[in-house]
Amino acid sequence: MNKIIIGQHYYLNIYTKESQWDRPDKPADPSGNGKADGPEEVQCSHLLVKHSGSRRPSSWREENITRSKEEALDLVKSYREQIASGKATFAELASKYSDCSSAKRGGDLGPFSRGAMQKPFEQAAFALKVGELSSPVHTDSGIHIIQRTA
Ligand SMILES: N=C(N)NCCC[C@H](NC(=O)[C@@H]1CCC/C1=C\[C@H](COP(=O)(O)O)NC(=O)[C@@H](N)Cc1ccccc1)C(N)=O
Repeated sequence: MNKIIIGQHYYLNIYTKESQWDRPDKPADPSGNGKADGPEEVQCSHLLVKHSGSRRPSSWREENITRSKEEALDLVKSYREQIASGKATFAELASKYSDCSSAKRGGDLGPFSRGAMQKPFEQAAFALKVGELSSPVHTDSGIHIIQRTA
């Protein structure tokens, strides 16, 4: 399918939404996954532990967060261990300990595409398979564990 624009023909791949001037040399791939850069959108839950260096060292849990970055990392590692070993579920720990308002939803952030979250968070989230748990991820907000749910 092509459109006429300023007297020029160009070609639009209706699946990947990519356009090009040159006539395509093969039919478009209907699955639209001709792009190799992974999913357009993911859904994740996260557990955020803030520390004194966080951009906003305050949360629903604690008005003034003073723990050190090292203490925050130790906490995140212990939560990750409890989840990975099945001692607790992600939602149980996120709802109790996450310094993000998403704690009220068991850590669920809903679906998001690239460009919404801070880069380190986005990179980690889009690299996860569904169900997978991230290693500790550092952003300006603090230290996160991320679980991809969709
Ligand atoms: N769904 C979106 N697009 N909401 C905007 C995200 C903004 C984005 N946030 C982050 O990158 C980090 C990683 C995940 C949460 C988060 C930070 C903070 C906590 O850190 P703080 O800002 O105190 O430093 N929580 C949030 O933003 C919450 N609204 C996330 C949320 C809560 C409930 C339901 C949905 C989403 C950013 N570009 O700063």
